[in-house]
Amino acid sequence: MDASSVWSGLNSGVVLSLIAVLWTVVWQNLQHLQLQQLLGRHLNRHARRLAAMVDPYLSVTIAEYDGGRMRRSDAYEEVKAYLGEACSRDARHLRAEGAKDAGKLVLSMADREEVADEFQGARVWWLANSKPPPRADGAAFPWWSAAAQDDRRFYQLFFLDRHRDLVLDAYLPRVRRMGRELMVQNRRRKLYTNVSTNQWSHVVFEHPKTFDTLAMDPARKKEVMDDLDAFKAGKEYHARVGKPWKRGYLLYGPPGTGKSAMVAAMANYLDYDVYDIELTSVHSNTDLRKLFIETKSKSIIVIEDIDCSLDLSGARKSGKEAAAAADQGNKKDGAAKAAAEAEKKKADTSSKVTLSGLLNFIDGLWSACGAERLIVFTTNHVEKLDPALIRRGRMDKHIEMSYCGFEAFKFLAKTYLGVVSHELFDDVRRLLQEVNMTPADVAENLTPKSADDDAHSCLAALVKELQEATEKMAKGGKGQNEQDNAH
Ligand SMILES: Nc1ncnc2c1ncn2[C@@H]1O[C@H](COP(=O)(O)OP(=O)(O)OP(=O)(O)O)[C@@H](O)[C@H]1O
Ligand SMILES: [Mg+2]
Repeated sequence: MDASSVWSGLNSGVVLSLIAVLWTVVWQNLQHLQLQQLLGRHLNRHARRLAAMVDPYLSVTIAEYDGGRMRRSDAYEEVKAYLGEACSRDARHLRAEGAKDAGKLVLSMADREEVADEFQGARVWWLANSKPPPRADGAAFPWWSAAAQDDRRFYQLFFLDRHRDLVLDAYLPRVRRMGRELMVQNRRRKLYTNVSTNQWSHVVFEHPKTFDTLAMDPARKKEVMDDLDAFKAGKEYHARVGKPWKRGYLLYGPPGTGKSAMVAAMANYLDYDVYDIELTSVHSNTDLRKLFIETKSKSIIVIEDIDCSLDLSGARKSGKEAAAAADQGNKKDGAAKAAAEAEKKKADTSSKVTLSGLLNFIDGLWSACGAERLIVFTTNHVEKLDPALIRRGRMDKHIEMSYCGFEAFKFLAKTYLGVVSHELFDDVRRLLQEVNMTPADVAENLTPKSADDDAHSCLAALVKELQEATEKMAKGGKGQNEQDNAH
């Protein structure tokens, strides 16, 4: 064997050894990895079993707000109502709120209270809790940050692993169902108004006006009531035709013809809450949207005197334009200057809610969150409104509230005086055809002012006032109501 063949034999031996070593390393690592995974899975299973032995409880958290701070969670409210009723006897610290039935209190668990409940032999525990909010500066929507300062409340339900199916499939749905029923029983209707630019505050809604005491043509009244009935029962219909479950009403007519009274009657008839938006204190479309999102279902959202709330009829003067007008005013005489300054000030401080913002609020994408809501606009001057705002589909039903006719008068006479016929009725009929008087003024005349007043004296007072108004008209003056309306 020559030297070169020895050398090549050695070389191939080294290469073979290297390959073997490499293969061993790779193989070991491969095994190591598989082993690791295998071991990991095995350990995990054991760890879970161990954890279940040490802590065999599962938990479900129900937070007060869905989707960040946007909407209160229905589930939270339902659980709150259920726990208040079902478990409040066991809790040591409770929160109390007023109920529909004056004198009764609705109880709920205070923070960090824990109560137990039983269901089909399974025992569960509820804990009420709250935690501080996360830092607001990371909020995706800046208008949530004010509300996000409050603590975030939540309920936690603990139960044994072996009761998982029973709790999730039967117990929790039952809790929600019972909670919903209790909420309906205890619900006190509320009248909300926006105290600041984007926050609601409420009082209990206790307006006595009902359709029984609202004077208007009986056929028209029935039409409105039928419309409301159809709306209330329209959940399936709206889902079927793919429309958000809401309806717009435009109530128009001179002052004192019962537009606000009609809103109260609607709320009492439907058993809905009322959100009265003061548009002039809403600073931006974003604030308007926030207010809107926070409204609950089964509610009437009202914007009164929409024509006065905003200049919605045409393009709004921008701050810049107003400032330019003021600058021009500076060069003019005193009065013009003052007027221009006033306009500039108004542009600076007034609401920046725009027509498009309002339209978006009525039927944009955001309008579909929540359900079963009526949106009502009232106005004395329907002709001043932008047609886009009141077209059908936005304001689905237009209701004219008009001066008192004879039918409405008869209704008021029955309500206020308890009379269905009287010798003065014919005079009233004739005079109401000649002169305009609002139901508010007729009602005022029919209200006894002293113990001596009876049906006859009240009707006589009404006839006298109607005659005076007719004479005034004959002399070329305007009736009181028409003057009001002209302003
Ligand atoms: N049709 C009516 N039936 C019974 N009461 C009425 C009617 N219209 C007005 N009234 C009574 O007159 C008063 C004023 O009515 P209301 O505030 O509803 O008028 P309005 O149309 O909203 O006026 P405005 O345009 O000034 O807001 C209320 O006390 C109301 O109860
Ligand atoms: Mg009104």
